[in-house]
Amino acid sequence: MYKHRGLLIVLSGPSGVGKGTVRKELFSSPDTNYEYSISMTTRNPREGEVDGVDYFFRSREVFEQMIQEGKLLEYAEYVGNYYGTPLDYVNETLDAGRDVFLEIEVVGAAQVREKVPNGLFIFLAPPSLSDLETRLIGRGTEASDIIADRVLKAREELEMMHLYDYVVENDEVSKACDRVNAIVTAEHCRRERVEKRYLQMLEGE
Ligand SMILES: Nc1nc2c(ncn2[C@@H]2O[C@H](COP(=O)(O)OP(=O)(O)O)[C@@H](O)[C@H]2O)c(=O)[nH]1
Ligand SMILES: Nc1ncnc2c1ncn2[C@@H]1O[C@H](COP(=O)(O)OP(=O)(O)O)[C@@H](O)[C@H]1O
Repeated sequence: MYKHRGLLIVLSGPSGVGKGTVRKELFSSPDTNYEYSISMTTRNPREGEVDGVDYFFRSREVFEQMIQEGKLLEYAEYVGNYYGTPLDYVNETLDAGRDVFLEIEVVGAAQVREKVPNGLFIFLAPPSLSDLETRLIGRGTEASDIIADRVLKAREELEMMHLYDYVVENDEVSKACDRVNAIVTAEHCRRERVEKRYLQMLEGE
């Protein structure tokens, strides 16, 4: 029996491009119909961050146990800390027919691409590399040596852009959100047409 599953939406891109900002803006709208998958991380909470809301903040031991038990859809080590997506939440939500939204860095996104090839992969790009550096400095959450690491890393991350279904420029947050929503809507329409055609063929048997 054919079962409709939700769509897995992956938003990725270099550090400092505005993934978190765009994601928060998307989820602040009552019209947003997809569920945010809260990641697990070994990094320390920043001021104002809440366990179970922003991230599940866990020790390296707990995180490594999750890896061994196969409980993460993907994970990556990023500037000295682990980040990963708990698998059960994603599976349960997709099985219930609801869309899941992941906001993750590019190494993890490549793992998801392998495991869930029919996901929707969106790369958030900065208007320019100098804009990216300005944003990282402007955010002021990291020391200058860490910012330098992140800018270097961002250059490598930009090379992975061609692996994505769509590239969305984050020039203005509200415009980037509109673009993401338009892509998701178009993808739903496409899938509905394919699904309808498939079901018609089954009925005709
Ligand atoms: N692979 C992976 N990356 C994640 C996950 N959650 C967050 N990230 C990414 O990890 C990077 C660092 O996140 P964070 O420390 O919160 O810093 P910020 O996003 O740069 O403010 C960002 O690029 C996030 O998108 C996850 O579950 N898996
Ligand atoms: N479109 C934009 N224009 C200008 N600044 C932005 C824009 N989007 C995000 N920013 C700023 O850039 C910095 C990095 O954004 P953030 O969402 O933390 O990036 P990421 O999650 O990709 O690492 C933040 O200070 C944020 O306010």
